[in-house]
Amino acid sequence: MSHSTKLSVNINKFATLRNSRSGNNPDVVKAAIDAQRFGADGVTVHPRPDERHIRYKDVRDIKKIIGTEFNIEGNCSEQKFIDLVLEVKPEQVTLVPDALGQLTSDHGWNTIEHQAYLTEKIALFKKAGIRVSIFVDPVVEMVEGAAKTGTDRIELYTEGYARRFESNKEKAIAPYIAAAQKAKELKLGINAGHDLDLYNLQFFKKNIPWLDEVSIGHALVCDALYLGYENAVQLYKRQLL
Ligand SMILES: CC(=O)[C@@H](O)[C@H](O)COP(=O)(O)O
Ligand SMILES: NCC(=O)COP(=O)(O)O
Repeated sequence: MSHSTKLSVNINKFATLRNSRSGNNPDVVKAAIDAQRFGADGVTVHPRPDERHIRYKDVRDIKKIIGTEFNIEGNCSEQKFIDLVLEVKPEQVTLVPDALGQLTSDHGWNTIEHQAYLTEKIALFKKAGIRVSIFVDPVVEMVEGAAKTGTDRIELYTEGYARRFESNKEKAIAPYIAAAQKAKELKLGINAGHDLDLYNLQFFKKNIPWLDEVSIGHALVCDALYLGYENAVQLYKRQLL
């Protein structure tokens, strides 16, 4: 039987649009309800310290309506973030090493240098019954380091793959296959995300069929504008069959 890969829709960009005016249009909670109604397996949010898109209140409001998997991403260096996650208790927290005010996520953890730090933070969340994933570059040594922190999963940072996909997809996917093989060998679950889209997703899944989950926001929301939200969610689901 083939391994099923979950699609978690990242709804940050709905919040970006809402925050460009006062008021509540588009409604971020409705975006979460609709993602699930249209077939997504989960919802991802990445509340940043400046709350420039997802606000802490959104996270609490989404928790009330979520019937699928809730994944909260963020940097555990902020006590405010840790407190929020422990209060909301999502199914999964994804730890991302972003600096304050960073435009978007652009690197994974150095799991060797920050091993003790990660081990301590991960234990906090696991004690509360929350599955933990950590954001890593597709580097075998970083996956080996991740396995020593007690994390349940890694999330492979896929911007590099997305960037190189068009010019040479075999070369683009190679480090991800090696990292994913190492993760499998070390019994870590595997998530992936950042700049995955309707063109590069199927090839990624085909080469790493044991992939557990992808979280996709930017491209899916752009596609929703062109193609409709329901259609976009279903087209992404189809790439993972
Ligand atoms: C960890 C990751 O790759 C995503 O969360 C991405 O950073 C989206 O965040 P923004 O929507 O703030 O760009
Ligand atoms: N973890 C990656 C994510 O949630 C969405 O990234 P993107 O599709 O907005 O680049």
